[in-house]
Amino acid sequence: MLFAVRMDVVLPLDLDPGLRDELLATEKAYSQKLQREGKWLHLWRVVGEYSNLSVFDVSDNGELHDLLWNLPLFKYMSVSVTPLAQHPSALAG
Ligand SMILES: O=C(O)C[C@H]1C=CC(=O)O1
Repeated sequence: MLFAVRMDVVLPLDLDPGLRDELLATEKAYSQKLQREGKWLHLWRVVGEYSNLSVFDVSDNGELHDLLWNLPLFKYMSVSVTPLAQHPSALAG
């Protein structure tokens, strides 16, 4: 199942710089692991915002929920999820 996911990140201004660096490094490693596993298909920066648009390929809603819940930055994010289906006019599927 494919899902488009938008993540908007807001880090507290007073977040300890060491903790911030550690969080970002852990987030990067986690996201790259999921990309290597073929679960996180696309990861795009939204221009001018601390946000990304992503596409996930997972087995069901529960797997997506768990992947997102375990994002190291999850508590600093707003997440919106859009389930995707094949478009009948699409050349590639
Ligand atoms: O930077 C972001 O958009 C947040 C998050 C998503 C992947 C990652 O490495 O960080």
